Amino acid sequence: KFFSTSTSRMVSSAVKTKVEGLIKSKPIFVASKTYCPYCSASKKTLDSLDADAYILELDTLSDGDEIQAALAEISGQRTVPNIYIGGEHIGGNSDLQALKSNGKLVSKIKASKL
Ligand SMILES: N[C@@H](CCC(=O)N[C@@H](CS)C(=O)NCC(=O)O)C(=O)O
Repeated sequence: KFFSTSTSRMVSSAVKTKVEGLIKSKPIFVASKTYCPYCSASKKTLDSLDADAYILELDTLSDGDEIQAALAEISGQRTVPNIYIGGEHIGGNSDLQALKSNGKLVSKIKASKL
C-alpha cells in the first residue's frame, strides 16, 4: 500500500477529540478489530489479568476508519490492536506481550485503576 497523507483529511476534529477523551478517561483503552488475531491475543492477555479494558471493535463501527486514522495521528500507529494503559501509549500486541514477559504489565494495570 502506498503511503498517503489523505488519512489526515479524513479525521474530523470531533472524532479526534472523542478518541483523545477515551484515551484519557479509560484506564485501559484498546482499539481492536473482531477478526484480528493480534487483537484476540491482547484481549486474552488483558482478560487473564482481570484488566477491565474499554474495547472499540473498529470494524463494527460506522466511524471505525476515521477512529483508526485519528489514532494514527495521535499515536503514530495505524495497526490494531492499539493499546493505551493509564493514558500511556503501549503499542500493539507485541509490545503488550513484551511488557507481560518483562513483568511490568501487572503494575501498569494496577496503577491505571488508582
Ligand atoms: N505487530 C503488530 C501486528 C498488528 C497487525 O498486523 N494488525 C493488523 C490486523 S490483524 C492491522 O492492523 N492491519 C491494518 C488494518 O487493519 O488496518 C502487533 O503486534 O500488534
